[in-house]
Amino acid sequence: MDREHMAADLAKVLLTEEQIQTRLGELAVDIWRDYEGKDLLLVGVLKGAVVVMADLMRALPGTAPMDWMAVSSYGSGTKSSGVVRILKDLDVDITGKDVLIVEDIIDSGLTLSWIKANLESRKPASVEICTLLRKPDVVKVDIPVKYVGFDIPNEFVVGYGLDYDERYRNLRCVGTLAPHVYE
Ligand SMILES: O=P(O)(O)OC[C@H]1O[C@H](OP(=O)(O)OP(=O)(O)O)[C@H](O)[C@@H]1O
Ligand code: HPA
Repeated sequence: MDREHMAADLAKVLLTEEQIQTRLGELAVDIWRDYEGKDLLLVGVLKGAVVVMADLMRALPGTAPMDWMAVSSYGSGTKSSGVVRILKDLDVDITGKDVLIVEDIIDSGLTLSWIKANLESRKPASVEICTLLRKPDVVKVDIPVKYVGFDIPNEFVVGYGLDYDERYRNLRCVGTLAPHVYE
């Protein structure tokens, strides 16, 4: 699918590229200040977080290591199954480290509450969460999120790493899909 068709599949743009980059810059400064003197490790959750990780780490005023986990929670479609499986675990031992989980979105919160508990069982110094997007349903799961880019309405969104059946991840904005896409 070419870019013209991808753009035509959007019903509306919720966040522009510029809004996202500005907010990530602010978060990067906050994170750098809060983790001064700590053993920061950025942990990305594949695949959606690749875009936010790439931009967030380059916006940091200094350097920090990163690692990745892959879990499965969503099948194909738009609803979380709630069942989380590790598809790829971290490469490094996180004992004593200050882990910052980097995510693209917290929707039901099921994925992250599972990942956070899993990482906490490995005896890190701390585990916090940074997400670009958060939806209102997450209040049902008690999960404190230290860094939130944007609170968005409860609509299925794509772009900036987020997919619908593996498409639209490379859109630079975040938007909702037009009804014809789901037909
Ligand atoms: O709060 P939740 O309702 O659990 O949803 C959030 C999760 O869903 C998405 O991942 P997805 O399983 O779609 O995989 P992907 O990152 O590979 O697209 C997203 O990247 C989060 O990891
Ligand atoms: O709104 C969403 N869009 C894409 N992937 C997602 N995973 C959880 N919520 C979403």
